[in-house]
Amino acid sequence: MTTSSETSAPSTDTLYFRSIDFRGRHLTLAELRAAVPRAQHQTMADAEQKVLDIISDVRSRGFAALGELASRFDGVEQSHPRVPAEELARALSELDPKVRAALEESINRARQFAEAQRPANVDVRLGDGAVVSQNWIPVGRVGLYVPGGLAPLASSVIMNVVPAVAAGVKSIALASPPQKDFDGLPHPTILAAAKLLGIDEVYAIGGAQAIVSFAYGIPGTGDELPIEPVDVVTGPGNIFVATAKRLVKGVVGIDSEAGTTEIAILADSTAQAPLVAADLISQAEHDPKAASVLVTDSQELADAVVLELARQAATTKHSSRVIEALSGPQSGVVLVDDLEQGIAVCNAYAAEHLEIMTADAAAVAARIHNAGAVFVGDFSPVSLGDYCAGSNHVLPTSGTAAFSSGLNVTTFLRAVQVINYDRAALEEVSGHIVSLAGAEDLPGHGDAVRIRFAEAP
Ligand SMILES: NC(=O)c1ccc[n+]([C@@H]2O[C@H](COP(=O)([O-])OP(=O)(O)OC[C@H]3O[C@@H](n4cnc5c(N)ncnc54)[C@H](O)[C@@H]3O)[C@@H](O)[C@H]2O)c1
Ligand SMILES: N[C@H](CO)Cc1c[nH]c[nH+]1
Ligand SMILES: [Zn+2]
Repeated sequence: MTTSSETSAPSTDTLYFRSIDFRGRHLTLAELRAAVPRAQHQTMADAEQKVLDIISDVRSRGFAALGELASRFDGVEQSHPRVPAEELARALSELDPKVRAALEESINRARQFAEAQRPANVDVRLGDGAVVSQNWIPVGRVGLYVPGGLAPLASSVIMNVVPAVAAGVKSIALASPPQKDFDGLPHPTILAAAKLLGIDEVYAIGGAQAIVSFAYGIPGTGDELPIEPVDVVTGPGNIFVATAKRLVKGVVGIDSEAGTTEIAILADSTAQAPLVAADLISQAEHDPKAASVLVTDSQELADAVVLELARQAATTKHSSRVIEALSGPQSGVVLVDDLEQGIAVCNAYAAEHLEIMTADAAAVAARIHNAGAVFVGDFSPVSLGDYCAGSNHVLPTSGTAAFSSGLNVTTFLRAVQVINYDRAALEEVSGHIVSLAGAEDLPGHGDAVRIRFAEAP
């Protein structure tokens, strides 16, 4: 292998899986965060400028802008993005029975896990006549994004829709990029999955423009029905989708920045290089900007994985995309002194997916506190979680797993607190309220309590 070339198309000759050596170095958390492989800032700044332009264009020109963006980015001439009901029905009726069976199994597992996540309401009696409650209430309307640029991610329909339904959301809209090869509609397997789950409001809109359409709504024009704004936008996507979600957060709720895929694998000398390489490639396959990172204390394993990557990358279907992803600055092997340092690196990196392939993998996994999802041992690869584990594959990226969660039922719920005190219960704490209001120089707060107990004039 040689250093990646900028001019020729990626081949295994150009595969360069960089090596970052942390051995013998005692790095602080900030130093670790700065040193782990990451996408370059310039790429993110460029995407942000492009997305800001798309937001402003879609907000000012509505459907006209959507039509132009579909033409520019998806190569499709579109009159209106709403997918007709008969196309949804047709996609399901023409779905390959094997794919249907797989979708049904995935739905079945995802539903069981999602329904078990519903948090219970609580009522707490803090004294006679003093009750506070916390009620979990679904948001009214959601917009779900399903990627369809490089690959039609029909499984992402399930990952979005199942928790929304389990949360009790009443109005669900879904968007996915228009496809040149399918008359400008989203990919038929995506349409079929939506129909299977009972979703009938589906739009052929891709990228940042889909996120903006959901966040702000698109006004109707003449006989074009509007797209109503939503309360929460969820779903995975490329750098443009993730950037758009970050920029509209505050106008709407989002799940997390579920952007370009990442996999980190923490492995020791007991790990099998062919499995490690296959899993790194499985996620590199998503995007030339995907991140595949191996963290290991075994130089021997690192060397074996590099050889395996070259061998497997040469024959995998999306070889060129995989080689570009493995050779990017966001990918590589991090060599550490021992598992202690490896765990610290993984917690600093906060990968979307973290696989543990070490002796006593469950004990090591228990020490991970920053990751979108953790995959334990040789028989829990990320591909399992992508399709059929029951867990959700829409997960935070770019280090945001340190403070945000993968898509789950609570993404679509709000905890509303209800306060219900009677006269005697309020009177019991009224002196404290007056004292605290005085301490904060907000006597009006105290008066609002006192007036309830004052003698009538
Ligand atoms: N984190 C997660 O949970 C998760 C899950 C699944 C997939 N993913 C990621 O989702 C992504 C899917 O990406 P994709 O591209 O295949 O599909 P996508 O649907 O996310 O993006 C396609 C859209 O991107 C827009 N686009 C393309 N080039 C553009 C440009 N130069 N400027 C502005 N907009 C542009 C177009 O509108 C196009 O319709 C991958 O990066 C994959 O790794 C992440
Ligand atoms: N690995 C992706 C999450 O980053 C999810 C996915 C969908 N289909 C295949 N994979
Ligand atoms: Zn995947």
